[in-house]
Amino acid sequence: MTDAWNELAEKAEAAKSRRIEDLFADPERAARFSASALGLHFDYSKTALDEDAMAALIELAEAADLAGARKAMFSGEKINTTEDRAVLHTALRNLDGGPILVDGKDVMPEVRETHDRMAQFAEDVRAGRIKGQGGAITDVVNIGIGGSDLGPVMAVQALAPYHDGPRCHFISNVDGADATDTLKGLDPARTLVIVASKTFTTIETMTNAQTVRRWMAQAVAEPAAQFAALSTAEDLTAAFGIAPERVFGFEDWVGGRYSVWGPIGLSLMIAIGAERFDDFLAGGAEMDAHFREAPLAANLPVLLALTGIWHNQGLGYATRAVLPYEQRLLRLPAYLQQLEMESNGKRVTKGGEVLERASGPIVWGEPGTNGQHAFYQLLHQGTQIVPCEFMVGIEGHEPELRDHHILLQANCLAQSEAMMRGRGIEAARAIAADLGFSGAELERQAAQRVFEGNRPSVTLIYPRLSPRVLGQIVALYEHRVFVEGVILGINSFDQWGVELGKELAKALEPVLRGDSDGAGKDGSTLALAKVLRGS
Ligand SMILES: O=P(O)(O)OC[C@H]1O[C@H](O)[C@H](O)[C@@H](O)[C@@H]1O
Repeated sequence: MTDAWNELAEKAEAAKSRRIEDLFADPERAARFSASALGLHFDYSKTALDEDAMAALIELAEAADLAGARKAMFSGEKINTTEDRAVLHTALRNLDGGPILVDGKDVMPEVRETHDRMAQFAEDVRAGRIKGQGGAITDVVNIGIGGSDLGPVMAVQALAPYHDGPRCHFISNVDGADATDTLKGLDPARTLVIVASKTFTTIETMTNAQTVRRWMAQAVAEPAAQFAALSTAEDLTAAFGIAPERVFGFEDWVGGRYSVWGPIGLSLMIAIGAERFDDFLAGGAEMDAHFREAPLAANLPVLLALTGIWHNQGLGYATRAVLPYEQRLLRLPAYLQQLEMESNGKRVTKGGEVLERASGPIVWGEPGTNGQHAFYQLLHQGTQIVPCEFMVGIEGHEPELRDHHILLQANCLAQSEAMMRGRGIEAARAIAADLGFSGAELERQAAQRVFEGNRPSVTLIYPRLSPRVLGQIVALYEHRVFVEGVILGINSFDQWGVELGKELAKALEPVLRGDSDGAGKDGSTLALAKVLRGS
């Protein structure tokens, strides 16, 4: 591995003196530095990568035995080594596939059985066969947080044009404002509440579930009868009073941030129907097959990962902006933040050695064109370089608003072009002169209008954002995170970094209530608690 990393460092050093724009002297560059599969097109030509650097990156993937790691994941080996668990979210979308063994047992019969039960339940709710105590269900409230919230929230919003079931709402934050604002205007007697929690112990979710049950109890005789639960902990769902036929279980080999494909996706299934949910799964399965079969140099998740490694570990760019030109992907950046940062934001390798290089970038973003009128200033002229990941659809869902879509696409392409080419001092001077400036003032005005350019970006183009296409895109990102994790030698499937804060919050509750003096706490924390207590 060390040799491969050294090789990459050399290539990155050489690239620093290169201008991306100049690489287009090769008329074949756009074709050579792009790949298409399943209707998706990924262009990474607006980066400083050349053939040598690509070869070094592929070598890195090979040195990390990516092919072996991939096989281990798909075949149910326990690659989440700290928790001794397999990693098989791919099984949830393997509905037409063969057996997958964990500890010698085929998990597929149970996956299919739960899927079919979910589908039946979802369709019964949609058709009004399963009712609330005041009539057919008009609203669904999903209570969950992290992976039990972000996937369904993101996907329900992304697929709004396909939404023909009851309205879906999401409560995640323990801030009582979330429950209060979400429940406002809902009729408890016609609302289905889904408590989504892999562990069924997460304090935010459990607190919100109790609150919503009290809200429900004021209006109906049997509040628990309008609850469903999605969890691996069926004993705890029973203790909460949810009938077993309303509980959709899954196994510990589905990580929270990878769980939208199974029971955690129930709200999405109710929103768009079981058939379209299956299209979403089919899209994910297609990407799985592509990831397993395509050669590394034409493999979309691998290419996405390698450009990520190039920018973060190779060139040292600390963050990456995800910029979907698709308003319905509003929550995709938040979803990817959990997927990528919780998976790969680690300090040690699987073997426990401290990482020698960055573990992954800070991922952030907003849809375009909105971001253009907010933070793109820094992307164009700020002193830090932020590699950007643009996404845009070939078609929207509003054929009658085709002009909007063309404007959207033009803006997307214009931004990556501007980032790469920039605007030199001569052009800036001409603008300043046109504005009537001269002499020293002209120079001062011109300097403000220079764009250095040479800022890298990649672009993902997809057909209309259907359930199938969304499934492909989400699975693409999942595998990208996997590949990056394998190259870094880390376990992408645990999340110990979230534990400490949870423990400390538990200990601080009595301090904030005034039941404990907080002995042993630091001075700042005690002083802040005192201010919050108002005493
Ligand atoms: O689904 P749950 O068990 O309630 O967990 C919800 C979330 O909380 C945890 O703190 C983890 O950081 C997340 O990975 C998880 O998705």
